[in-house]
Amino acid sequence: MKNSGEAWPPEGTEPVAAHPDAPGPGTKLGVHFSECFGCGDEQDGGLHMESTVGDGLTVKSQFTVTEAHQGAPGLAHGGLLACAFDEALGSVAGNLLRLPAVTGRLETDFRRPVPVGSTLFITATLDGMDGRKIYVSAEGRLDAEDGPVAVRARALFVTVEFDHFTTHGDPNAWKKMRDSNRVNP
Ligand SMILES: CCCCCCCCCCCCCCCC(=O)SCCNC(=O)CCNC(=O)[C@H](O)C(C)(C)COP(=O)(O)OP(=O)(O)OC[C@H]1O[C@@H](n2cnc3c(N)ncnc32)[C@H](O)[C@@H]1OP(=O)(O)O
Repeated sequence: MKNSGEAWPPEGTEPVAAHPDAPGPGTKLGVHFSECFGCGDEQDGGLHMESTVGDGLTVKSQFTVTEAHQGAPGLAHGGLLACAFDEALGSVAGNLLRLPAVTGRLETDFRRPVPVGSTLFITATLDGMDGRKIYVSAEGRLDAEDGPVAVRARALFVTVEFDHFTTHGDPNAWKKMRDSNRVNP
């Protein structure tokens, strides 16, 4: 990525392989939590993103911009685009490594306006790990897999124990996620 002078992934990052139980290329990924703002199907105002495992260490996601996602009239809000990339990047990390992880750092470069009605075709790639640190990057193209690049992003996810979610979030997090999980339906 050319969005900053820093090497990416940073020195010390090791290549990784997908977990043996990770879904294979072509697998349509379901909803990991029905109330998730990124992918949840019980989140009316959410992004309703859909993702499929791609070749290599990638996940392909689509986000269609509606009027609910506007910043300026007729254009997607940048913060919601960042959210879409957080989801796509989290999906490639979580699904391919089968590890619970949270976003530690997220960088976005907005290269073209994204109009209401357009669909972003996002390809997220697992770039490697360094201890608990997972490095991922993504680009989003307008309206087609080979459309012009509108947004690039890269992120650091950090693996956590599952009690991160029950301690800091809903004590019933595990049950809620298990009950609403439709990953790999
Ligand atoms: C199970 C099967 C799954 C199945 C399939 C699931 C699919 C799943 C799809 C999910 C899709 C949703 C995607 C949305 C995901 C979110 O939106 S998560 C919500 C937003 N993020 C948060 O709330 C995180 C809040 N932050 C924290 O809780 C804590 O800061 C963290 C990130 C856990 C780290 O804290 P910590 O555990 O005390 O660890 P700490 O030693 O501080 O950091 C660990 C390492 O990371 C580095 N680090 C941490 N933060 C940073 C930073 N900002 N910059 C640089 N380095 C950093 C540290 O320097 C340290 O490096 P080393 O010393 O090891 O070299």
